[in-house]
Amino acid sequence: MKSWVITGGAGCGKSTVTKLLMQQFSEAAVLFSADLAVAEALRSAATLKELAGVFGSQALSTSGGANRQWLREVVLPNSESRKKLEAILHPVVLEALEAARVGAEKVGANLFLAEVPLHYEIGGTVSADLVIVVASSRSIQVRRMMETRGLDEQTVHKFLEAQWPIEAKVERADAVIWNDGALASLEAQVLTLASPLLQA
Ligand SMILES: CC(C)(COP(=O)(O)OP(=O)(O)OC[C@H]1O[C@@H](n2cnc3c(N)ncnc32)[C@H](O)[C@@H]1O)[C@@H](O)C(=O)NCCC(=O)NCCS
Ligand SMILES: Nc1ncnc2c1ncn2[C@@H]1O[C@H](COP(=O)(O)OP(=O)(O)OP(=O)(O)O)[C@@H](O)[C@H]1O
Repeated sequence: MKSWVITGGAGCGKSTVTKLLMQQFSEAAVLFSADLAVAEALRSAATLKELAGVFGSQALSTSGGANRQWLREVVLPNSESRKKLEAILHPVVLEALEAARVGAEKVGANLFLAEVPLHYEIGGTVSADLVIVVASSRSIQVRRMMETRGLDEQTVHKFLEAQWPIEAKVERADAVIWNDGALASLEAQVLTLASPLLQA
């Protein structure tokens, strides 16, 4: 079984590439999403307790879940607080990833596809046969994030400042998908990347 990591910048098209790859491989691939693992962690009693212990009750919403807006607006822009949040979330996400990889092996998958947006920021510790960076120019990143997430420009820049510059990710990538163009160009690049493994 091959393990591929999909990473890149916010709004660059990681989820779109992941979806296209899953369409190509269909049942032969097993998908893991770090964003979904974070969402799941933020619903678990153990993580919520840790969050409240570190940040106080403001980290929780009135309904008892995580207060994502507060985390995004207050914790994310402050590198010290962000590190504390990451120290809670990253071990949970990495454990879930390794469990999913074992599950994929067990069902005889040909490909384990892990979408890990912050692969490099968290130290590149997820082992992979191929790390694919999905990249686009900053202006396009900002536009896509504003359009699809309904965020204002200032919030988008806060997200982007919490991430490595896309150039640093491109430098370290095993493969790069440049996604500034039309969807047809993205699809063609994905097919080129997937073909050797599809034919193996
Ligand atoms: C505070 C949180 C929960 C608020 O989430 P929110 O709903 O606003 O954003 P969402 O999770 O949808 O992320 C939107 C995009 O922003 C970027 N982003 C999100 N979190 C971070 C972060 N901590 N650092 C840098 N970029 C981030 C990513 O590209 C992501 O795809 C979120 O910002 C966060 O810290 N998530 C944890 C990210 C993480 O640790 N992932 C595991 C390793 S990949
Ligand atoms: N080549 C493209 N042409 C037009 N729209 C695109 C293209 N690539 C991606 N998009 C759109 O841009 C938005 C962001 O793409 P996507 O969700 O795949 O990015 P992402 O890197 O996963 O983002 P995030 O980090 O915010 O989760 C989506 O609405 C997607 O449909």
